[in-house]
Amino acid sequence: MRTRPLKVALLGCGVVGSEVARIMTTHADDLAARIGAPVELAGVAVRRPSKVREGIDPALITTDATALVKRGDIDVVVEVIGGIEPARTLITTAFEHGASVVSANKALLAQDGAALHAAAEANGRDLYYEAAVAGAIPLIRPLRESLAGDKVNRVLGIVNGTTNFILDKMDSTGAGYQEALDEATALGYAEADPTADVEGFDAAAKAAILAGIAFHTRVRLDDVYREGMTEVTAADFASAREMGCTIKLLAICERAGDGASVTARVHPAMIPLSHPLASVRGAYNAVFVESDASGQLMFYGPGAGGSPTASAVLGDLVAVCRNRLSGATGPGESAYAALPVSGMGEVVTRYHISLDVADKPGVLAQVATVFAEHGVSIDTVRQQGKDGEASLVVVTHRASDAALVGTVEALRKLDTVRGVASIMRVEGE
Ligand SMILES: NC(=O)C1=CN([C@@H]2O[C@H](COP(=O)(O)OP(=O)(O)OC[C@H]3O[C@@H](n4cnc5c(N)ncnc54)[C@H](O)[C@@H]3O)[C@@H](O)[C@H]2O)C=CC1
Ligand SMILES: N[C@@H](CC=O)C(=O)O
Ligand code: NA
Repeated sequence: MRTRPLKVALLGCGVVGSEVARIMTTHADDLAARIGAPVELAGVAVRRPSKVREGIDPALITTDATALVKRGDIDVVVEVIGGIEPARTLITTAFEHGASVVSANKALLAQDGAALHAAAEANGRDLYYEAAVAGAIPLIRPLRESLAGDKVNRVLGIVNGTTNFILDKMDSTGAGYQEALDEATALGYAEADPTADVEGFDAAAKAAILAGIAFHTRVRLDDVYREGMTEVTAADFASAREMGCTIKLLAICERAGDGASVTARVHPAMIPLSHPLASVRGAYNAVFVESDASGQLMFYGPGAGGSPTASAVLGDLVAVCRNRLSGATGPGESAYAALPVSGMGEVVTRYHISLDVADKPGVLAQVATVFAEHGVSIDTVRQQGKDGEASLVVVTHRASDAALVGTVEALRKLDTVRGVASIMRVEGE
C-alpha cells in the first residue's frame, strides 16, 4: 500500500459534509485498505468558521474555498455546498488545479453538466456524482456502467425524499403540509430552500441527469416538464383512495415517438396501491429502469439525509481515488445519441379529471361528447350530486397530453361545467 496519503478538500460542512468528514475519520483504515493508500482530509471550507465541528481538526477549517481548491496538492475535491455559484467556479478551478471532483449537486449538474464534464475531460480528471440522484441508492453508476451495454427505454420513480415524506404523512396520518415539511427539514432531507423540493425543481434536476445518462443525450433542467406537489389536497388523496390508488411525486423519463425522441417530466400522479412505488414510505426513493435486454430493474433505498447521502459520496471518493492511483479516469459524459427532447404534448398516459358541473339532465352526455371530439377515450365516470351541483370524476384511457389539454380547454367553455377541480395523471398500470 502507498503510504503517501491522497489529499481531499471538503467544500461545505452541513448535513452531508459533516457526515462525509465523520465517515472519512471513523473508517479511515478500511478506506485506505480499499483504495490502496490512505486518504487525508486536507482542508474543510465552511461559511461559519466559529461553529463547533466535532471530530474535525480546527486547523483544517477555512472560509477561503477558492484558495483551498487552488492549493495544487489536492487530489479530490468533494463539493457539498449546493447551488450554482460559487460551486460551479470552485469545481472548474479544482479541475484546472489537478483535482478530481465528487459532487452531490444535482441543481448544478442539471444546469451545467456538459460544461463540467468537458472541464473534467480537458484536465484528465474525474467528475462523479452518485449522491446527486436518489441519495444512497446506487443508480448513476449502474446506469453509466452496468447498463452501458443495454438500451434503456424508461426510467420512472420517486427521486425526492422530502416530498415523498410529506405526501406519505398527509396520506397516512392526515398531517398538514407545513407540519410535514417542517419535520422533513429538521431531519435534513430538504434543500436549503425547500421550494426546490416542493415545487419539483429538485426532482426535475434529477430527471434531467437520469435522462441524460439513460438515453446518451444532453437533457437540461429546462427540458424537463415540472409540476410540484403543493396543490395536492386531502380531497385528491380521498379520490385516489376511491380508485385504489395513492399519490406520489414521480419523475418519468422515456423514449417517445417510436424512440426518435425522449421526454422527461416530474409531476404528482396517482398510482395503484398494488404498485411497488405505492409502498415507498418516508424519505425513501425507488426507481424503475426498463431496458431492452435486462427487462425491469428496481432500485430502492434512502433517498435523502446526511448519512445515506455521505455513503454515496464516499463510494465515489473511493472510486476516484482508485482511478488516481492507477492513472485512469472513469466514464465521462456520453451524449452521442443527441436525441431531441420532446415537450409534454407528446407524453401519453391516463388522466383523472374532477369537474364541478350543474346537476341536470344531459350534462354527462355533453361532457362525454367533448372527450370524444378530442379523441380521448373515457374509462370510468363517477358522479356525486349535492344541491343542484355535482362533481363528475372522469378517468380516461391512455391519451396524449396535447389531446387532454384540448379536452380540458373545451370543457371549461361549457356553461354546465362550473370548474375543473383537479387534473391528475394516473401512472403505473
Ligand atoms: N441533504 C440531503 O439529503 C442531500 C443533499 N444533497 C446535496 O448535497 C449538497 C449539500 O446539501 P446539505 O448538506 O443538505 O446542505 P447544507 O445546507 O446542510 O450544507 C451546505 C453547507 O455549505 C456551506 N456553504 C455555503 N456556501 C459556502 C461556501 N462558499 N464555502 C464554504 N461553505 C459554504 C453552508 O454554510 C452549509 O453548511 C447540496 O447540493 C444538496 O442538494 C444531495 C443528496 C441528499
Ligand atoms: N432534498 C432532497 C435531498 C436529496 O437529494 C430530497 O429530499 O430528496
Ligand atoms: Na444515488
